[in-house]
Amino acid sequence: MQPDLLPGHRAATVLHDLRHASPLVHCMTNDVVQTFTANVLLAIGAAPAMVIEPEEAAQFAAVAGALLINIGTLTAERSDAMLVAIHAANESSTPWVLDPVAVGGLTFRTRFALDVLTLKPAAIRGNASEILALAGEQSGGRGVDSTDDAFSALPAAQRLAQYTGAIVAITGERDYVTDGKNTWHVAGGGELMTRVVGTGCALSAVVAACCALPGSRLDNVAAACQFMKRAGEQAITVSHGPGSFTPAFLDALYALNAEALA
Ligand SMILES: Nc1ncnc2c1ncn2[C@@H]1O[C@H](COP(=O)(O)OP(=O)(O)OP(=O)(O)O)[C@@H](O)[C@H]1O
Ligand SMILES: Cc1ncsc1CCO
Ligand SMILES: [Mg+2]
Repeated sequence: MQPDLLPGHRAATVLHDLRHASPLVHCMTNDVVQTFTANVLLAIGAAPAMVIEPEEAAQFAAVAGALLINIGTLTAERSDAMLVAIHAANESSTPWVLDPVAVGGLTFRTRFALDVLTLKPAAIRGNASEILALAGEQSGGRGVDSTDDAFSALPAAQRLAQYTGAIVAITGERDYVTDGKNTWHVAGGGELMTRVVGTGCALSAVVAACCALPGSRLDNVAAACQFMKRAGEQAITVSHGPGSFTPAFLDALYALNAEALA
């Protein structure tokens, strides 16, 4: 049975809070998606900063509204900087979010992702193959893409949420967001969202922004998923392929309102 859909009015409240607070999001993310991620955060109304030098990362994680850790192009040096930033974030009660890009098949990043699971992430956002792998289940995955279905990964996500204390979001054709007990389902978007790089990575940054807000963290993370789904489907109606999708998507995030979320 499908979990309930997040009501549009809840997502609208979170969008209002997000634009009012405009949280500063400290992004430690991969090389492929830096500019797109910053633009997505700006378009929706948050404030990005990509700070990666270890000394500065610790300093900044303490003052940011939230920290994003995305392991898409992890290196030994970056993993050290990320660990320092996560510890600084935890000392300052800054929520931090994990995007476990391509975890499972590759040893170094998998070890890193499993290690940081014990450091109290506020949320984890990944595709189905990534969430299955992180929960220690058999998973597919082809590079950074999923070969598994999001709904079939929900039990693994629930266990992962219970083990880590994080809100876990699995994305795909439908998204599922769980705290281990209660689950929201988010529908919408379209296949074109997978034909440009970084929609998932940028969503994880929006999840981080929403973790900086007050209120139910489960609702806040599901709202972040809904923002991307709605903006994605609106952009698809006016675009002709991946090239025109990207600017239309940024415009749709900027124009997103309660009516569109209803
Ligand atoms: N088949 C689909 N139909 C509708 N929406 C989709 C589909 N696949 C993904 N999405 C949406 O695209 C966004 C990215 O999700 P996806 O699961 O592809 O992340 P990802 O694999 O981590 O992406 P990336 O690594 O490129 O950043 C989410 O908002 C998700 O809901
Ligand atoms: C394509 C790609 N390779 C490493 S990270 C990344 C961005 C999508 O996750
Ligand atoms: Mg990804």
